[in-house]
Amino acid sequence: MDTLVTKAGELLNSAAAVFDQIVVAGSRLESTLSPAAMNVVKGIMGNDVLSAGFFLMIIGSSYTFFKDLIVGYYNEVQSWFYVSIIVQEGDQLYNWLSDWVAERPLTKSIRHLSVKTVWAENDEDMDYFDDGDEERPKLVYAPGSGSHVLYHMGYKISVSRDSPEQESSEDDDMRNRILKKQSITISTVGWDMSLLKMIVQDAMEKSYKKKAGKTTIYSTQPFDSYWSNSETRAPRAFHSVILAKGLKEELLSDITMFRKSARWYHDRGIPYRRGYLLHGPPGTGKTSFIVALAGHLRMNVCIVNLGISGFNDKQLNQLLNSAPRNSILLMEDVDAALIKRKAGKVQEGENNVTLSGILNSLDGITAQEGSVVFMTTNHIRKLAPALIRPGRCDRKLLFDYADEHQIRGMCLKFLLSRSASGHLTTDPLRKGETEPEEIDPKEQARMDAYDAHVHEVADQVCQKITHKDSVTTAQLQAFFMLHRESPDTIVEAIPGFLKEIARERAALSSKKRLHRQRAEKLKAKRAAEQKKVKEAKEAKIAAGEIVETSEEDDDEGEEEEEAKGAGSESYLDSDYYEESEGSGSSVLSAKKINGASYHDMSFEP
Ligand SMILES: Nc1ncnc2c1ncn2[C@@H]1O[C@H](COP(=O)(O)OP(=O)(O)OP(=O)(O)O)[C@@H](O)[C@H]1O
Repeated sequence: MDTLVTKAGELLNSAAAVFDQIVVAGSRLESTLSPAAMNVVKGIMGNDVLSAGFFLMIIGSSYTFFKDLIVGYYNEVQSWFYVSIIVQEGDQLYNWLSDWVAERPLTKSIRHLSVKTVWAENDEDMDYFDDGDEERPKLVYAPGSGSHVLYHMGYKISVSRDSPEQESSEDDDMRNRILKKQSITISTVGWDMSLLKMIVQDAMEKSYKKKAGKTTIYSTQPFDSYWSNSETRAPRAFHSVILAKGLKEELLSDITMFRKSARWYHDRGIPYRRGYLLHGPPGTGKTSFIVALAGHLRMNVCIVNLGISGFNDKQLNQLLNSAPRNSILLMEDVDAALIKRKAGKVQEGENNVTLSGILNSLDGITAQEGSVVFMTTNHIRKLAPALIRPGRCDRKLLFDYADEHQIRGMCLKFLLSRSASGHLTTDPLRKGETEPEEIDPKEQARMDAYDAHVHEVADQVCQKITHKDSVTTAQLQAFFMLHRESPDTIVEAIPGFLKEIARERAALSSKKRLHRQRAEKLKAKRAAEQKKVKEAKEAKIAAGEIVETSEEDDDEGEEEEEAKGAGSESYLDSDYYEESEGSGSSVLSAKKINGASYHDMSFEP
């Protein structure tokens, strides 16, 4: 009751203060306004309804004014008694600190939570769908937006997050909406920052511990110019990617050598970065290899998808320069964005990555010394020479259709029992990896006999499927997976498998041909229209109706590019099928390394 009376007293005092302010403001108004303006004010005051409205308006604005004043002073005074650290989204620390906060026990005072689903890490021995009951994700709760109180080592820590508001850019275009960055602030009472610094350090250490021995894959979202997503996963085993003989070892030693050559580059004044272009048909292991390589070298992968909407040159530049240390930068399907632009498929503001933007970004990677950039494409012929010139792209490697080494490797990978390692025992890169656990000798003997049989099957497979069949490792993966429980069915299933691939290829080729025909028709139609316009103009000039100008309105080059783009707009991935038709292999020139043939135009600095 006492408190109520006190509060009421405070309220009356405030009202009296506001009233005093109004009286003072009124007398000031009278002295400053001209007589005419004063007459208007008096007119309003003379009218009961208007004067009541005017009075309410003054009360309202005074209330807002005084409230802001009080809150401002309160915040100012309060800030003298606590210390805080603020972290903005976009910095890696934001995620680390968020995880740290999520791991604290939630106090009862926290009434607004955020929740996310987290799946248990893949355990390779786990049979997910074994006993019918579907596995469920874990629900992880964390304090939601707003301010919350947590306890750490007995100290009261206040955590506040601001929620993301969507802001419109100047032209108010929906496509140009930018997400306001979130921030997280931790604060505590006192003048000593050491507790907060300790928390930040702890958050970082915990994150590094979690990531140890794993591959973190960073990516981004439309409109973001920072690495907004990250996923940490068990590294893909390097031996699980099966490439043409010698190619994996060659690439690994190239990168390893590069990573040891910082001084060599500096001494010669060469920018310390290395670019690789992996090209070839879809499903030949380009991405898988890069992810496995990163795991093997204990590096992160930062994936830039140039084809996504809402991504422009500036963002690309910022992203490449802010990649977390020790990362492989991966620009996937590097041709796709540029092809879309040429085909006129991209609207202004939707996707503004330009060739010059990509070139500048690649040249301007300054923040990171020792950058390793990988680009992948299915269409090397469509890339601008400037993009793949040495210095930007130092090694260009063809990931071709499977050769004998890969066909055998894929077959053994899916069929061998785990007792015989389940992996290619000849793979030199497997040295030092964990050996399979000991098993019963009888069981071992049974599995050895089984594996000997699998090796025989692999020999037969290699006689029936050859490089000439233009089969990708992804297709082999699907085929062997289907038969992994019954190797005996494989050999007789091969003709059907090859028939299916040929049928698929023919369908894609004819679709592509159709697109090309359409593009040619379009080009011819435009040329005819242009010719008509030109003839009409010439006729008018001849008749003296208009004067000849030197203005160049001939857009032939552009038209041609557009037509080309239209031809490839569907991006059917069939170029390689067409190239290999008749020849049985890619038409791109091949070079022999370690007895294996793969295309490599290398540049050694
Ligand atoms: N050489 C390979 N060794 C092992 N697995 C492979 C290989 N090539 C493809 N695969 C398997 O096929 C699937 C697709 O492979 P991946 O995405 O790496 O191909 P890609 O060449 O990058 O294709 P795209 O050009 O379409 O991006 C993956 O599941 C991968 O495991």
